[in-house]
Amino acid sequence: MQKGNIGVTTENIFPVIKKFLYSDHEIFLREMVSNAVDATQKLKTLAQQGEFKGELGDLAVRVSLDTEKGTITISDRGIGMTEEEIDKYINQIAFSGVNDFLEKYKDNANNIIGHFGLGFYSSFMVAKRVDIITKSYKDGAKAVKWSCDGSPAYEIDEADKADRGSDIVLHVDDDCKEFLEKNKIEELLNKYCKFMAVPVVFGKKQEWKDGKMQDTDEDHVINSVEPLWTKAPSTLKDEDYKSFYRTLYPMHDEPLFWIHLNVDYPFNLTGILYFPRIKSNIELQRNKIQLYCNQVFVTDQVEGIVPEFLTLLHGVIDSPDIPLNVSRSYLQSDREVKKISTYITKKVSDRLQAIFKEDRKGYEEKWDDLKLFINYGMLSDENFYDRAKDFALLKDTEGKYFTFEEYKQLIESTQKDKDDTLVYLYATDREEQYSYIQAAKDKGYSVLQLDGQLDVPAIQMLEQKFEKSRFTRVDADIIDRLIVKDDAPKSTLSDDESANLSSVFRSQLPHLDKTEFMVEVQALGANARPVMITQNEYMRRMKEMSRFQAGMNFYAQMPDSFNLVLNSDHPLVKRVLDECGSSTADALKPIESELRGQEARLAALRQSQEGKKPEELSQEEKDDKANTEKAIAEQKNKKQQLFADFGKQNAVVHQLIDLALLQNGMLKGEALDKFLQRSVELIK
Ligand SMILES: Nc1ncnc2c1ncn2[C@@H]1O[C@H](COP(=O)(O)OP(=O)(O)OP(=O)(O)O)[C@@H](O)[C@H]1O
Repeated sequence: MQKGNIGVTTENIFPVIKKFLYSDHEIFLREMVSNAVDATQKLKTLAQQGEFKGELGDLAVRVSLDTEKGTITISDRGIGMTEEEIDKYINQIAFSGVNDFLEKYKDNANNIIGHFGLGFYSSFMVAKRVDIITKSYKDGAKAVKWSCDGSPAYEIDEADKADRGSDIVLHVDDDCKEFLEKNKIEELLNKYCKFMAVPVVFGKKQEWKDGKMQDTDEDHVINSVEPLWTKAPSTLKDEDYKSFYRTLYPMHDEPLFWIHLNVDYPFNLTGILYFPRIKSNIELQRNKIQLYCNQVFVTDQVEGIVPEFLTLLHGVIDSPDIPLNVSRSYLQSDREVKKISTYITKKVSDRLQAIFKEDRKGYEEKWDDLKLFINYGMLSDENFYDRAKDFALLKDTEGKYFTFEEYKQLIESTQKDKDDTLVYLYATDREEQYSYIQAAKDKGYSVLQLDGQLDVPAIQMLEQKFEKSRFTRVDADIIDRLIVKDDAPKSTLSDDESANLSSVFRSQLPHLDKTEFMVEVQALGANARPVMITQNEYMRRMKEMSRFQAGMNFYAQMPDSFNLVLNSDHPLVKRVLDECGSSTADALKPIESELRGQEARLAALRQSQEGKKPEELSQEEKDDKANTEKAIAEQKNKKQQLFADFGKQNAVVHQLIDLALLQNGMLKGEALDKFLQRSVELIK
């Protein structure tokens, strides 16, 4: 027997391993199994080259548990190691990385762990002792046993092993007992070894027999050695892609379509990305892309590796250029990884462009599902916008689809306002905004349907991108002012009449929580509705944007502000005005005359006090002014009260207000009930 010290440059490398990679303890199994797979593949290569002439036989890597002894064993029938090789590859870990890394990153110690290909020594994260019993494939090689308890001291001795290959025996640490559970190991094998290139066997297949699950004679193979992404796209059918998707995500609907990535220059990358069918809830769907390095699972945290918006996609990416065991921040700053990200963006947009060109109809059918990705992509990635602007679609309220350019041409001649700004009209709810949409269509306008999750920020973006253009929701104003062609028609009423009419209606508007109403009178023509509610585009949109952007909370706190527009041309509104005039005339007369008197008095007072500073005024003068102002306010109040009393008695006023509220979906509960009762009365 021989004893020695492992050639670790840093004496205390083990505590460092344990400490820094605590959260990732479980990767030890991936490292052991992939070493076994590597050793097996090396043997296969040697056989192909004629350097190994023996029988290959069963090449499966076997993982087994012995709960009594507290061991996990990983066995392969690969090339094995001679004593010299153990010394070289295991004892002098320098060869497998540590030294190289220390040398390369000695100025940046924090990075070491991040770059450190842990390899074989990761076994000490869970094991108090590791044995290697190995026999090289070479003729006449002797079996050896290497044993180490995690300190730099090891023992090496002759061993009894008939077959070539290696058994790595991990004597599991007391605080890592969970790794002696069958389910845990099965879970880890499924996570990390699902697509490794050599069969990985863990126990026997089970079947239901005599009332319980029992082992059969057949090996339980964890992995599929030739996953779909490693095959040539030309040999694959749609069904192959769909069924691979089902193995990856058994709980998901069929994907919309997929992209088979296959590149060998300037870096190596294969993979399949799927566009899943999702319509809502972006958050839930992230991290569904699995990253592999030569069929060995690395991570499913792909931010930074694939572009942000494509983290919504599903699928696998495999690249030997994606380093195993590296920290997140390292991955994100790695130049290779950046190239990968750019490449993927380009591939995805090429594919979308191709589908759009080849099968526009099919593309349109998928658009509603696709839209979220594309909007998200355009919003978050300038380069993607530049590509996507040619195949992103706009949908109108009739369900027709247009590219940006097509839509612009469609509305160019009809929807420019007097300042030459192109106005894109849109609706967010076809049912709720039905009558506004209808009014716009009657005017010969086209209305877009923008009801998607990201449409509000998309509108903000498109307004910036499109030249001299503006988006306006159909209910943002009365139809003539949505796209102002020339100066809007003025009300035919006098200022007083308008003010009185507004007073009547304002006094009867409901007091809704966080809602504000303004009333205005407009001549909209005898055929237009008597009343309607509009909501200013800017305020509404800022409120909606505040959901997406931090720092806009101010807007979120503002009440919703609506306009109640009265159509002074409509007979019903005229009737209210007439009735109001006759029923308030008598009471109004003395108020008006008092008001006129006081106003004249105030004007005179102001004139006489003009040019004087407040401190130059006598007490009498001050009081006089204050009293007059008070008297005016009193009369105005009386006037308001008069109109309010009239409004209160007037069923038409209530009916009209409720109609407007109803049209906007704002009439609910008791108010709706009253409206219905009143309607029945009126029909009678
Ligand atoms: N099961 C095995 N059979 C034969 N040789 C092995 C086996 N396991 C490890 N080795 C040898 O030990 C070396 C060191 O392994 P280790 O896992 O530390 O590094 P690596 O596999 O070279 O790289 P990585 O750090 O990426 O895992 C391997 O390169 C290989 O030569």
